[in-house]
Amino acid sequence: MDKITGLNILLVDDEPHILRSLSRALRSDQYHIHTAEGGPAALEILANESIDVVVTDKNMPEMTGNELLAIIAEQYPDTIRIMLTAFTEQAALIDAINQGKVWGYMQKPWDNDNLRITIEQALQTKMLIAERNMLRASLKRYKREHRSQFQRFIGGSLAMQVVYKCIDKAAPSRANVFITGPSGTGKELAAEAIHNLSPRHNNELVCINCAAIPSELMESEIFGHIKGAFSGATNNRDGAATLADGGTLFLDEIGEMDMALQAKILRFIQTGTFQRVGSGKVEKVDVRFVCATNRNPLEAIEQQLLREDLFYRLNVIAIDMPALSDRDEDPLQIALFYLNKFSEMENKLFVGFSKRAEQLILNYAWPGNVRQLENLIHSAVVMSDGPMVSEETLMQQLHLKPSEELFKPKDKSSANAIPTNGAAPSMSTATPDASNIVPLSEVERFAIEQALLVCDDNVVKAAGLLEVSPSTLYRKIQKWEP
Ligand SMILES: Nc1ncnc2c1ncn2[C@@H]1O[C@H](COP(=O)(O)OP(=O)(O)OP(=O)(O)O)[C@@H](O)[C@H]1O
Repeated sequence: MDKITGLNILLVDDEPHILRSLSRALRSDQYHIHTAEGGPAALEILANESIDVVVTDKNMPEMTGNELLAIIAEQYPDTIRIMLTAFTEQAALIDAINQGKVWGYMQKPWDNDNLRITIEQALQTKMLIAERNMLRASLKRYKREHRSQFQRFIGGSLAMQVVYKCIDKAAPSRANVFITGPSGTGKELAAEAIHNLSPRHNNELVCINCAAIPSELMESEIFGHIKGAFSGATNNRDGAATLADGGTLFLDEIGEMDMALQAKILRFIQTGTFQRVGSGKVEKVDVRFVCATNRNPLEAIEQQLLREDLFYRLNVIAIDMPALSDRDEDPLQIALFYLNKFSEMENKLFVGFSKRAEQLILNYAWPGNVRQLENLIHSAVVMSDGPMVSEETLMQQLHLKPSEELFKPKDKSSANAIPTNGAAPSMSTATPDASNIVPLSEVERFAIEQALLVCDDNVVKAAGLLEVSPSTLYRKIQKWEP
């Protein structure tokens, strides 16, 4: 362990020559030595200095060492207290130790090496106790911050903690958000959470699914039209841009939008202005944009499905939704949530899953992600009688052949448990630019939190994984304290 330096030691004795020789014995760069010729003088120093260790004689005329240490124990409980005693005073000393007033003692005449070792050990102990307390407080706070539900999301996995933090940070700002991730991972839910947590939440969140609307109708859907703009336009109609004024416009599957319309959207984002189909009038609105795609945006740009300039306009904050199979125990948590929901909806009684059904839910790859899991639980509730959902029901619904692999307990330290790509807040497929660079301190904290979780809060093991010493890890965690 490192040598402790810069510490204050207070020596108390009514005999000046003892104080002098104690001071000489302890003189080093490590300590600042203070001396007091009695209890009252010692208390005065304690009131003005932050003293780490007090070494006091036992028999002093104005105040005994026991009395002084009792006051120090009461007023400065973190100060290490050491008593100097004669060999004949053992009974009084044991009494003081039992009452918790002293950490250790030295017999007179003392041995200088022993004195230094006693003080060094006392200080090391004090440091360890302080570190342990700090660490406990940090872990408590860390667990408090760990959320198993967030807005309409269910799931406490590390991968989702990153998403929750990112949404927390993005929501209050005006910045556009680009959400990526496979189908059914909750991109729309993320858009909804961003809107709900934003100052715009009292206005509309308007969702447009660019894949679901024929391209010839899309412009009118977004910008609205005037009567007679095209055959069938029998009335003036507001588009999403007008409805989302003061709120949020969510463009889902942006990669499916016609390229010519993407150019108009880009102009709309840049200027906040647009024209309804068939109208020459320019209208201005205040809209925040959130977009999503389950394509890789860079590949979509290469395939000329997504305009590069539009992507960079929208990709101010990037959120990458993890596949369900990358979310530790979330599949089971989500399955239980939907089991409750659909039991109630279908008026049936289900209390849970068989052990093997639970294992199956945790092991299955979920290519359709949360949507697939949600649908599976709904059909399981409809098709079976309860009160437990069996593995056979799930296998049947999933068209799976029996395989023992599906029922094996999952290894907690598997790649699924920790995203090994160093994923930290807003680290994603997004092309790096200044806005999605994460401060180094956050990346470091994220890595530490992952390691602690994987190691069940065992700091020594976590330090091993992180390839730092446990004391380095303790120090870093302490720094998180406000
Ligand atoms: N973490 C979650 N907890 C509970 N339900 C979730 C979660 N994530 C998604 N869902 C549910 O899964 C379904 C699919 O979610 P959503 O539509 O947001 O996914 P998506 O990524 O936008 O899908 P797509 O790419 O196909 O549009 C919805 O019913 C949603 O409520």
